[in-house]
Amino acid sequence: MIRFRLGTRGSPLALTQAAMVRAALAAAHGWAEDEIETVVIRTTGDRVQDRPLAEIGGKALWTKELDRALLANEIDACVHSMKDVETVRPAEIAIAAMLPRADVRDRLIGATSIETLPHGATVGTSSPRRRAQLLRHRPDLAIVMLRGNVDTRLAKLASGEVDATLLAAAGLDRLGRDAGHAVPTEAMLPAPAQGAIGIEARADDVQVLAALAAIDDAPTSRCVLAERALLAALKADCHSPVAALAGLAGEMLTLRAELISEDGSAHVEGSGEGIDGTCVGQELAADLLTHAPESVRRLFGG
Ligand SMILES: NCc1[nH]cc(CCC(=O)O)c1CC(=O)O
Repeated sequence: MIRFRLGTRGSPLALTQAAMVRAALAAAHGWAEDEIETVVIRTTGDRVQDRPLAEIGGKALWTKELDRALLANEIDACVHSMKDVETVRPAEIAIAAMLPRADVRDRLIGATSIETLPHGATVGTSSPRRRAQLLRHRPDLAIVMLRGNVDTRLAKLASGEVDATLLAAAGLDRLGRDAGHAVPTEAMLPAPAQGAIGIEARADDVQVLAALAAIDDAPTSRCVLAERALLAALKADCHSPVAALAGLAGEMLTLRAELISEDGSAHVEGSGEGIDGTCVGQELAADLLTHAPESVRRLFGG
């Protein structure tokens, strides 16, 4: 008997993440894993591999087709890397749960640290944040576009297409790829929501929402929602050169964030704290925009 249909993208990382959610649901409710059906859905982001993400329709690259299947009742919930989920979501869809967050750091593959990359080295990334952060510290580096799933990027590195690349530790770890050197968050603040797996459901489906609430990791949700509130207040998305990371000390939430110009030549950074993560995120966004140099401010709030 199928009790639950879980929608996911079909990349190896997405399938691994869906399997983690399936295992968590089965354990929480005493279901057999084969009572949870994994439904693979192909997204625009998966289909178009050769162009910068910002060019191919911008928003909702990884979510649109999953949203459609969810609202058409073809699936009960969808698994996402929270990093890839837009801040503005359809009112009929709710973020129901997040699994405990993994390692939030980026890993540098091809060199032991950003400082020790050879002068003028070519670094492949399609992330405007990683590009801007690299150029901020190392304006001599040549940053080139590198897309594709984790293994595709590792293969392009191995074939010498680039000297180095940066990938999220979370994705590498989930796929069992023991590659690269962790970049400390002090040297490179991660993307908002990096390392967090989220599950969305129909906002009015009380049964499914209750089933998913049982696997929610509250500290992860609090931190990621604060990071997303900052991103939303900046009117930014996962293609914006913004980094943010929240942490908890008891009930107190601290949020650090950084906005960088696309070429890395200008930036603003700051932090805020409070109990209500959404307020902390909104206030920090306003504070950063007030203090941002013009070349940074014009990228946000528009
Ligand atoms: N944008 C792609 C993406 N979305 C989520 C992850 C990694 C997993 C995570 O952050 O939870 C990755 C790959 C990467 O940035 O290296």
